[in-house]
Amino acid sequence: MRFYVEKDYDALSQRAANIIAAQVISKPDCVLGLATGSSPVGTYKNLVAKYENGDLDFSQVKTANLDEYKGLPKDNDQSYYYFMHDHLFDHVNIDPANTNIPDGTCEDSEAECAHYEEVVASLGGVDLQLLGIGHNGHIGFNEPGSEFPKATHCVDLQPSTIEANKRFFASADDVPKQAYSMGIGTIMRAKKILLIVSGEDKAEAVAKSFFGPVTPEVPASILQFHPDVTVVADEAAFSKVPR
Ligand SMILES: O=P(O)(O)OC[C@H]1O[C@](O)(CO)[C@@H](O)[C@@H]1O
Repeated sequence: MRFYVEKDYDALSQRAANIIAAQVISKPDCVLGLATGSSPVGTYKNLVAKYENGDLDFSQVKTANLDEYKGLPKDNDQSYYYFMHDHLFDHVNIDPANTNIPDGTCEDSEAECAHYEEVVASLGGVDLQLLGIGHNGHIGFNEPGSEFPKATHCVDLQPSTIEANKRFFASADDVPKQAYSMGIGTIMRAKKILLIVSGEDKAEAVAKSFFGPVTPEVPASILQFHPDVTVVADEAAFSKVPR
């Protein structure tokens, strides 16, 4: 595992965008695994700026997103489909046909999860997977549990995740109770993983995930077993790491 500890959110966003840019430049037809939430907003902003400066070309890039709320249509401004278009896809020359996100409107969970797992496999493997991390150590929407979920699945969101994400909705009652998420197995098959994390409120999750035992109770801890993980944190998120 490689750690970059940056001064603040802006610096970590620049670092993360540079790592993604290096991937796109070295392999223009790469497959990027993408994340949502507040963590990657600055990273996407930096990538858009690089594109606008003529430094990046997304025309051959393919993407697969980690997760989507079940029940939210694409035009709901809290859907991850909407988020990705708002923060990245609508601002760069990516071909929308090359972007993939689980379909939150599909009511048949089993069918949608099996289909999405096939979609990701058909891309030939994710070259670089971007991840955020939840306060409870979740990655994608893989919540703490008794085992690591292997494939794309339908998740019952934990009360703590609903609480954390209610800031984007009118109230906690409006936060969907379920989501489709790549499994830990899907995530672990990516060739490279880039996890970004900011803020003191995530410091305990960072310490437990990367410096504690590997356990499904802390889903991100599995990343200790991946051969190519880069963690880009700010100082606040790294403040509880044992030194
Ligand atoms: O970046 P945030 O908003 O703190 O979210 C952290 C994680 O939580 C999720 O948004 C899901 O709750 C993930 O997609 C994200 O990686």
